[in-house]
Amino acid sequence: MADERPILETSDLTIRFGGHVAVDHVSCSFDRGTLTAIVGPNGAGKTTYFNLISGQLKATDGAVTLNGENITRLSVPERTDRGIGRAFQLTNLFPTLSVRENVRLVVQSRARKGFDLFSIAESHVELLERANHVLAEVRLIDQADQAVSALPHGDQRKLEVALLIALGPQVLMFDEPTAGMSVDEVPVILELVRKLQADMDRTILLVEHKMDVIRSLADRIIVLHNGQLVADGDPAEVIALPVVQEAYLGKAPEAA
Ligand SMILES: Nc1ncnc2c1ncn2[C@@H]1O[C@H](COP(=O)(O)OP(=O)(O)OP(=O)(O)O)[C@@H](O)[C@H]1O
Repeated sequence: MADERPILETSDLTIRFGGHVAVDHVSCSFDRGTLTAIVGPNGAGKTTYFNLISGQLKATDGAVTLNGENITRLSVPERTDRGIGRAFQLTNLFPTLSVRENVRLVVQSRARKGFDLFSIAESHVELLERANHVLAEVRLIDQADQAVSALPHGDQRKLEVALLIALGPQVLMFDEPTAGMSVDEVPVILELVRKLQADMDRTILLVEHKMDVIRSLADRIIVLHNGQLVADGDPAEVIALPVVQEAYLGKAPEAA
């Protein structure tokens, strides 16, 4: 029988920076195979909420639970091991190595634990095959031998998705995956994200400012405002709410 528990939950998740409560008792659960967009005005706490889930920041109060396990005090790598995957920043990569080598290194780091020392040569071939498979999935196989530093911007964003897939996560977190993309690059990434959700039944969290991107991808929208969860539900209903309209029409009180 399928596991019907939410894959990920935050309970009263809170972080204070001095006197400022950037994420304020956010309780929310995410079901398997769903894509949730997290929206809100500038400074609402979206990135901070992401950082609390992925482990870049430690909560002041509250809990993060993955598959029923409390992961609140775990490090970023420990959370990655358990299935939380956040899109890489390309600054973490080896710019002079090829696209394929960068993906292989991530695949290898995931395979490390089950590595059989007596079949390293065979394993190396397998790792390369898996790297190639991931690159084909994101349509970067033709660029596999190029140095990362030579990739055009759109391909760099595809590589970020490739590296995320290579981690084999259960929960995929994307922070503005189409930021800085040209108009013709956006649909490619959207299709990739959609494919990840549909083909692999993965759970996706997306911080995104572009309403058309949210409309085309999200099953659900949650809205943060001053660190609090103020709305949660069906995209069409949530988009119509005044707090969302204000935020995205630039009329929010705290918008510059
Ligand atoms: N490390 C930090 N130290 C102090 N304050 C911080 C820190 N990180 C975030 N904040 C503050 O927490 C609040 C939430 O910031 P956050 O970046 O999460 O908002 P956001 O919703 O992602 O905004 P944007 O849409 O502009 O990216 C802001 O007031 C920000 O200044």
